[in-house]
Amino acid sequence: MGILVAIEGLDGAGKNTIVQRIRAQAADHGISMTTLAFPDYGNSITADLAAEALHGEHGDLSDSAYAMAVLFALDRRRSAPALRAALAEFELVLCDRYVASNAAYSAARLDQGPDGEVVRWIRELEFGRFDLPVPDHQLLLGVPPEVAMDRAQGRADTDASRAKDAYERDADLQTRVWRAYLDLADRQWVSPWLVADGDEAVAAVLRLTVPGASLRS
Ligand SMILES: Nc1ncnc2c1ncn2[C@@H]1O[C@H](COP(=O)(O)OP(=O)(O)O)[C@@H](O)[C@H]1O
Ligand SMILES: Cc1cn([C@H]2C[C@H](O)[C@@H](COP(=O)(O)OP(=O)(O)O)O2)c(=O)[nH]c1=O
Repeated sequence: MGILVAIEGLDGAGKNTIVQRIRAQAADHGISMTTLAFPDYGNSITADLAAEALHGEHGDLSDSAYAMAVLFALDRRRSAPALRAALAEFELVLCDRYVASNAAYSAARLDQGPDGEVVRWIRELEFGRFDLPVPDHQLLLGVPPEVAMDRAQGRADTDASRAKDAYERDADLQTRVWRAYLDLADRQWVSPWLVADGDEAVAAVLRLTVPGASLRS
């Protein structure tokens, strides 16, 4: 049984970039690994609907934090069999965003804390009713909103397909999401968290699989 590590962070924090770096280092260390990413655009209709809603489609759908959270949760539920198969096959399974994304963004939208109603509801829906695998570890990329928003802007400027969505355009929301993530990490919500960035983040994830592993250049 492999270990499941969720990579969390703000839009533009560098989640995708760090996942690629971990993948390269894992190969060097002989660690077998695979990655999943949520939302699973292009494969999951609920993920696509959520993205479209955040780009202004589907009427008032995106006005509801709960409706958006249900779409993201159903996206993960669809992938649960693939996730279990990956855990049976690989030593390390990384998820680029997982259930804590729903907790952090929903709490931020509704101005609730980590012990609030919506975080409890997401935990019960996704880990309870949907029976999604609980992550062994959760890594919060320690990149604050100013830096993440700058990177998201840079990406939007150079890649027309990465135009910013409603969450990415909302600087106040990003700041509240950051607070929500720090609170979840502080509470060790659902499983152990670490907060790190760059080489430290890559090395920390490798060490979860191979104790004492160090980065190779
Ligand atoms: N450590 C870093 N320093 C500078 N730029 C970075 C770093 N990590 C990622 N980026 C850039 O920031 C942008 C967002 O990174 P990405 O990995 O796509 O973030 P996310 O998956 O968290 O949205 C990309 O343009 C990427 O090249
Ligand atoms: C996976 C997930 C994402 N989100 C939010 C975070 C992001 O702002 C937004 C889109 O996800 P994101 O991974 O940032 O996709 P993109 O490639 O479009 O940047 O959805 C949730 O609110 N709950 C979730 O469960």
